[in-house]
Amino acid sequence: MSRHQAYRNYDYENDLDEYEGNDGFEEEEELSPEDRAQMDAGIAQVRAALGTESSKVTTQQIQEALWHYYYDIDKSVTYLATKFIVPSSKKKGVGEDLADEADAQPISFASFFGDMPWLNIPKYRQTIFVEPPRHRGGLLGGASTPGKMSKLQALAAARKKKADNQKSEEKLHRVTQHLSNLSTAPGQPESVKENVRPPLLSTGEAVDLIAAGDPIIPQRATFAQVNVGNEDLQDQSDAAGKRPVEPQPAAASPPLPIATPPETATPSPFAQALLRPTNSSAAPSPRTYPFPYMNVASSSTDAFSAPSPDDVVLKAQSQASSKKVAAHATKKKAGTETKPGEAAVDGMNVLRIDDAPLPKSKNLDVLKEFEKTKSKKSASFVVVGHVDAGKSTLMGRLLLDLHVVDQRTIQKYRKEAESIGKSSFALAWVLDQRSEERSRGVTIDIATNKFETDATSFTILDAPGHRDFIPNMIAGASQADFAILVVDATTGAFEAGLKGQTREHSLLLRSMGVSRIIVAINKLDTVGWSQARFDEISQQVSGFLLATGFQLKNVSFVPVSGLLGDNIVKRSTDAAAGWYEGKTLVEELESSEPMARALHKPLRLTISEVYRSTQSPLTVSGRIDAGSLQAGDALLVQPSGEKAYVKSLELDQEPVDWAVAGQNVVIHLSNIDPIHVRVGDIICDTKQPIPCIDTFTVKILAFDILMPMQVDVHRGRLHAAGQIVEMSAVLDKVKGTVMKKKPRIVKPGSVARVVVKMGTKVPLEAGQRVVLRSGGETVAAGLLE
Ligand SMILES: Nc1nc2c(ncn2[C@@H]2O[C@H](COP(=O)(O)OP(=O)(O)OP(=O)(O)O)[C@@H](O)[C@H]2O)c(=O)[nH]1
Repeated sequence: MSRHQAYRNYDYENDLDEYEGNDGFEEEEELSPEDRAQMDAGIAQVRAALGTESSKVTTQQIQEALWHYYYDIDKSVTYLATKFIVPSSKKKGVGEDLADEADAQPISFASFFGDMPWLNIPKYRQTIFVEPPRHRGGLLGGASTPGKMSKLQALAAARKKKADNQKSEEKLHRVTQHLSNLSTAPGQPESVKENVRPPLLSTGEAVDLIAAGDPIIPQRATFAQVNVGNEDLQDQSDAAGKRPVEPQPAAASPPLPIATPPETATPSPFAQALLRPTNSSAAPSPRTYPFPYMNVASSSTDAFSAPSPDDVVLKAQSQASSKKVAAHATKKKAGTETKPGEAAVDGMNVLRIDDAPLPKSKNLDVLKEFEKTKSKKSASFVVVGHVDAGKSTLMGRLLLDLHVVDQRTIQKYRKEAESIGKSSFALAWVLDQRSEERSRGVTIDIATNKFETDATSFTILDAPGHRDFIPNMIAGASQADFAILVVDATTGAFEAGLKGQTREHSLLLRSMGVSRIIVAINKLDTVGWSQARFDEISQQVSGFLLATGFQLKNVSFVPVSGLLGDNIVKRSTDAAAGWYEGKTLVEELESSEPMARALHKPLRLTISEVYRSTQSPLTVSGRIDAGSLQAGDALLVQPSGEKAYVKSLELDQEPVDWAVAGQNVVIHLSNIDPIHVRVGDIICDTKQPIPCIDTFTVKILAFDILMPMQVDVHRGRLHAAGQIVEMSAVLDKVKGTVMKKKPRIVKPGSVARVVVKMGTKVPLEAGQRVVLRSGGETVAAGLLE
């Protein structure tokens, strides 16, 4: 059982208050069935042993004694007899007695554990500690002092030392010989100097000298000399007889005769390729012996003499860039003087990804324009309910009957659905567009769809019912003016739903500020349009919604069948449904007033989609929560803090000049790198931007037990990890006054003020609604203060 489930099953109302006042509370441990049986048997035996005196002790005292003495009947009886039957002056618990006993006597290890059976070991069975053998020579490692060596080891070590000494002597001899060859005797003629063995060169030095056309290089820069630092390699070449070395003592070595060429190894083809003069006109070394393939015109070295295709592109790019910088600099020169440091900034500006000119603004008075338009009222509603309640089917039917989708499309979906054996999903597929949703038969993202009635333009937000997708549902609810709660009337399904997402969704709706709710009691065809079932469900849901904080005047019930289309757009023609004379679902929607728009507040838009469109490499969409905007406006994207411009706008796939709060708008952005824009970010006013914060105080309604704990914070599409770091107060649900300061826990159903700290800074401000989740469960929701 998870911690959450355990808490859910706990009787908070009865026990929690006691808990809060009891500092020494310890979680009660449940006895296992085996312990319980042993305990019961032990109690009976103790009582039998105490005989008539057993009435002087309670069952609990016996239990404690048994528990303490590991069901040892004798010890328990002795303890109970001395403790309760011949009582001491002060009543104490089992633990206290033992503690006192321990205090009274000096503690000896044997006496302290004296009553423990595992210390009463007969002598003959006690373990004798045998010291482990110590291995000589320290081969098994770890000894701080080396062990004594065997004769064989000493002999091997002496031989190794001798061999090492011999080797190092030889090495020293060779080095001395080389050094003697390098020394130039003072007063020696220049010609002699030129012909003595030249100093050893590093590869870099050799290459530099070759490039400089040093005449001595053909003799000096041989492969063997360049690599002379590698003694082993030299040894190898010696061994191969390429360059015989006559051992000559340094002091006695006579200078080489002038005519004698220096001893140099033949340059290998690799060395020739590597050290070949870059100046092709330079005379080839007289001591190089070209291999046949070195003379081929199209040799590998020539392949790089011309620029590669990449070089060509890079060169062109750098030329274009330098031209741009030059042009910019000239422009700048013509204007004002450049201040120090500005050059670097200018350079950076030139490197901007989007160099498009800033879009022009018509400088409209958007709110006046909005007042002038006699446009239809627009409203968004979210469709929520338990998984498989029939939400998508209901909306598919609504769109079909309103002719937003045609019969042919539905026929196509029906065929496709039949081909995978899920024919009943055809209507749902109008909304569930993703292939994963289709194959699994569940809604994953918020499907949005539009339709219009005579008076209103509606946006449907079809939220997923599955509990794994609650964050998407929160995102949907945060954009909605009102909600349709779909309830499955099928026997058993309604009851399951009420315990499941019907309950959680309703709580979330209320927490996200949705106050108007239409309950569609669906699948009534499966219960023969039973009015009794409709009334029963209406009653239960009313009670539940009332308790959740909805006002019943804002709640209405419609009996429907999404599959057959009864009471959705058209009134049911089924005689069995004749008892219902109320509004259809569409009529209920039309009579619902959208929430008041925050038109005069600074712009706030939560990005729900980011994509590349034909109009712009960066297009975003979302609902304007507050304020207004128009083409050409500068905007700020939070949390990146990057500025962007509105290139153009779209409403319902039509280009428009402006948009206001409550509308779902598509914005084509310019002058911003797409890496700065993500789903869940906030687009806001540049002058009054939303702050990015990492700690906030929130007034929450607890759905589960709360304590300082890790939580996921959800606001619209944004969700980030955080932690409840402080529980400031429990508040009165109605008046909001402080009832208890600094509670250690908050009970489900309570309203409290808590402080949440986030891992990173996120765009949040007072008045926004957030949902706190933990371990996949919604634990609280509330309003930022
Ligand atoms: N008999 C009957 N079946 C229905 C009705 N409405 C939906 N169903 C069936 O119920 C099943 C689930 O329907 P969906 O529309 O996918 O349910 P949902 O609530 O959207 O499911 P999620 O998106 O997974 O939350 C499908 O097999 C539908 O055909 C109805 O009014 N009557």
